[in-house]
Amino acid sequence: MDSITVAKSSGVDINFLSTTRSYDKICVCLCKENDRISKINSKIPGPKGLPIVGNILNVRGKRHLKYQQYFREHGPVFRIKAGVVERVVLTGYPILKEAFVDHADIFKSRFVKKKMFLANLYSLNNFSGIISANGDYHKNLKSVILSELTATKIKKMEVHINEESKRLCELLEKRANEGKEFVMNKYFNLFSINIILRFLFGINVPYDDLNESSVEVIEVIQRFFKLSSAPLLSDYLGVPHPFPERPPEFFKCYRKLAKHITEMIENYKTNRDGAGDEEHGPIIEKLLIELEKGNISKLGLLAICVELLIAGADTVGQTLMFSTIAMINNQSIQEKLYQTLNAAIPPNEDYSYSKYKLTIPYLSLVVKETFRKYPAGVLGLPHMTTEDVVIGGHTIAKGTQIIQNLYASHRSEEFWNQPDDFIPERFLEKDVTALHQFAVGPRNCLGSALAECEVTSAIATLIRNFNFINPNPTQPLNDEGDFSVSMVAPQTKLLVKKRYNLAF
Ligand code: HEM
Repeated sequence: MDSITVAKSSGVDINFLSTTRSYDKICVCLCKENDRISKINSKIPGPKGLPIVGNILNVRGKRHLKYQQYFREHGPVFRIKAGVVERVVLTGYPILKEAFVDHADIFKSRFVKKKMFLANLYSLNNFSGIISANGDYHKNLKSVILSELTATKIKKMEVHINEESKRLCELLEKRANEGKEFVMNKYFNLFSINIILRFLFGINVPYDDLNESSVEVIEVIQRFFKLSSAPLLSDYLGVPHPFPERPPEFFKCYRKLAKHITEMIENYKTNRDGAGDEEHGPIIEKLLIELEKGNISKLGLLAICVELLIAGADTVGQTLMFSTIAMINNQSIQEKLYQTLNAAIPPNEDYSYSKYKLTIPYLSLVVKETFRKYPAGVLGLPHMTTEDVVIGGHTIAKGTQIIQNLYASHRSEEFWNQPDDFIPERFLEKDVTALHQFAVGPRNCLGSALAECEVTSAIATLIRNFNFINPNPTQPLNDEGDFSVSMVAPQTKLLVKKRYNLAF
């Protein structure tokens, strides 16, 4: 499929600036459409905004905390005017289920601003990535990628996930021997990047210590996420315009990532023997076959690989950092987990997710509580209604941007007792459907099974071998996340001590 067809199937008219007359027509058409959406949505409660910019100024900074406050003030369905973009935010499993499960067809599309000027990320990849696509193109791509992330495939890759966990332990052993405090965050990012690259390209990135190139990739991904979550220029300008939607740095970040990934694709192709191994090869093998069949373009191949790297790396890395902070601030839980793991796994055996995931209940409780308290994908990725629809008694217009307020769903008294405390045992009683860190509905996270395996394996291996300690025990570590596409854990200095018998 060529990129123009993909762009068009995603609702974008790429020739819209060709004549002044058609530009005028588009502006009139867009204004009419915006008026209709605003009129229908005007009955939905929400914070008052300023003319033109709407609520954009109110939600600067930690947007997830603002949305939690608005949920308290306005209820589970509230409206935000983000410039000219009509946004409706849904909070709590009951309302998310009503929308994303009971009306899945109306809510599953990604938000695409019609007729926007093609100078943002989606234009760089012509809507041919997995995250930005809609319709049949997305459906086919998703089934190709999901077939590579099944429980059976993940089980086969478990040995590599354990190897990465052990490499992380080797690094920590060095730090433990030095006896000095150090910042842990980037090590977790490197861990998750390495695993994604193994799944994608089957490559084994050197894990000696943080080198310049891996640090660059980590930093570029984080910066890219940060810039991605900033408001777009077209949020303010309701009509097509010739300005880039994002600052130049955004495009620079994408190009850097694209350069790394292009090199990896080319290396894989050079070393690919014959027709390739569709059954046992890494994800890139399946994608190259799709390229050969003409189902994706070259640009699409690159976009998909970049998106899998960014979607899979920072989310897992941040989750592990938050879980370590929680373990440090709750030493009794850390100790109980250590004792439980010790009792369940023989000293000379590695932790294995497929073997132990159902037999060490306390570990699953800790992992669930980590996902609850620190939902990395704080506000999910924007969706869009494709019909007018009534949710929670409110009519939401077709074309409205829909946000899943995952953070507030996980952190509000309306749904949880003592939501700001880390209490793994709560899941002995609580229905786990209340937990939706991977979002709700058919368009939810594509890497959830892999993420669960990575997070569980890393926590088990690290806690078996090390005690994580606060260098300044009088002051609990800060665990408040910063807003980005993936919630960012504070840069955290900590100490590690080796456990009596190292098991890696
Ligand atoms: C703790 C780890 C993770 C969390 C909390 C997380 C969370 C999320 C959330 C909230 C969404 C948005 C879903 C929606 O819009 O409805 C999402 C989408 C996505 N995630 Fe994850 N994710 C994690 C790990 C991963 C991993 C490891 C991968 C890669 C293999 C991945 C790949 C994706 C992709 C490709 C999408 C877009 C799916 C689509 O548009 O169809 N994620 N994730």
